[in-house]
Amino acid sequence: MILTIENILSPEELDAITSELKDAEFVDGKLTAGWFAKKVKNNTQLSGKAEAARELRTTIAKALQRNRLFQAAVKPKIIRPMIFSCYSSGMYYGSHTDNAIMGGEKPIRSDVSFTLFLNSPSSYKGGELVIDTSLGEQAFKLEAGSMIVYPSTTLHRVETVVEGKRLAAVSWVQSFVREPSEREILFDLDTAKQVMFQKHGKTPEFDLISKTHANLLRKWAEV
Ligand SMILES: O=C(O)CCC(=O)C(=O)O
Ligand SMILES: [Fe+2]
Repeated sequence: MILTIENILSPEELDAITSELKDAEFVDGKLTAGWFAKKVKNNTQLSGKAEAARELRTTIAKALQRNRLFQAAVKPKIIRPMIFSCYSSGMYYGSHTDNAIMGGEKPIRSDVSFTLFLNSPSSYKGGELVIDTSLGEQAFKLEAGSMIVYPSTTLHRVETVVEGKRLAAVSWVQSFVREPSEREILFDLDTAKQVMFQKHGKTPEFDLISKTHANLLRKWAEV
């Protein structure tokens, strides 16, 4: 399931993040790519050691924590520290899959990848995130503060930026539910459950859907 989520960040958070990134020092993105992805990765990113990176990661982690849609769709168990990337004119990230296992001391399995767009799509040309899906390629270029979440199993790329700068935060999640199809069933049930409650309150049917959702989660979750 590929999902876009709008307004992950408030305008104030977005302003704070972009003004922090304006003067930050970006390093070669190849430093954090797998050996095959290095060959096609041509971008820059904020050094993970930078003081700014720690603060910005905390702001975004809090925003993800409070976002109901993200929590319901992704069921995050562990989120890798975010990478803040900057693509200026001529930069791109060619077709690749993300490493299945990431992180040295505390490794995670990457189940879900996400990109949080940090600046306005009208301020740069190109820079679409293109994902290879069973329906063909799909391109995404979202508003600042909006996010796309997609299975880490996919081949994907970032198109060359031909003018302006593309700023984004990217990361990977180990989900409590490893299988994308199971995550989707749980997400659909959860969505139906919420709507039923809003429309009709706590009916016996709501209780049954709630029970089924909880029991499937119990069956499929790895804790
Ligand atoms: O910037 C993006 O939208 C995706 C970047 C990416 O694919 C990666 O860092 O592995
Ligand atoms: Fe990737």
